[in-house]
Amino acid sequence: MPELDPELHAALSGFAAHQKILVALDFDGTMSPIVDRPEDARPLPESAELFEQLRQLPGVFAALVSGRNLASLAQVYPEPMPEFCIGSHGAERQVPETFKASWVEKPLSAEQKNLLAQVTAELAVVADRHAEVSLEYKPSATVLHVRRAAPQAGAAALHEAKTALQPLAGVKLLEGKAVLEASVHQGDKGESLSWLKHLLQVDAVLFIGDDVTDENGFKVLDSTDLGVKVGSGPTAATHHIASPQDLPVLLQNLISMRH
Ligand SMILES: O=P(O)(O)OC[C@H]1O[C@H](O[C@H]2O[C@H](CO)[C@@H](O)[C@H](O)[C@H]2O)[C@H](O)[C@@H](O)[C@@H]1O
Repeated sequence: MPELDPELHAALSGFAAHQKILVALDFDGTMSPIVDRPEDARPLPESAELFEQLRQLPGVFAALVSGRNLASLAQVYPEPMPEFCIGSHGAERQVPETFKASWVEKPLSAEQKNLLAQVTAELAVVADRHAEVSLEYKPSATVLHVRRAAPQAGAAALHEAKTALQPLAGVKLLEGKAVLEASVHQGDKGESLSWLKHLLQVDAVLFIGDDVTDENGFKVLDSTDLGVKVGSGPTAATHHIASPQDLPVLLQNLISMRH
């Protein structure tokens, strides 16, 4: 078995000793390496396979907790999808039939729809002004992508978008990796993780993520939980791995600790 960093190994083994656990993984930058075009992202096959093995073990729940909307997630994730999928940073939640009563998706109000249309119009103006700046549409948000733009153009587009959206009350801005997401939904990954933890009545949560928006998830974890950041940089997570390529080793270790 490939080795984990000893401190992470010890923390993982403490986590694995709990009876009922939730393993929640972010998608882009965690299961999938970051790529230029969101539609080209795919989870590393080994990570997807091990995640599936893990969720079949007794006492283990597995969830994807993603900023992507669920439809986009389904296009890039191989079957079977994990049973629990949080999409759009918490605005969408897919749970098995037995848990369906716990989540009633509220359609956007007329006011939210208008706001989203306004947001999209503002971001479209910005995207039109810069080469290789594009938009991604979600049910309750629009995202400005600048990864493929020249660095100066990307920075200018992000700045212009923030300035244009600032006056719009009720819009939540989420900055991620080469993206600015403007959402009319107020949830985030932290609230979604707490909701899942309560829903499943698990003893401990492992959350692994790479992006600024994953910090909301790390912040709600308590001392029985485990947060692992993928990559470097400031984080509320207590442990880290270097890249998505290191995720399979972690999952493999967790599986053998549960056997
Ligand atoms: O929470 P996640 O599952 O990590 O989703 C976060 C955002 O991921 C996607 O954008 C990021 O990945 C793209 C593909 O690697 C990359 O091109 C982009 O620059 C990254 O920011 C997705 O497109 C967003 O909607 C998600 O919110």
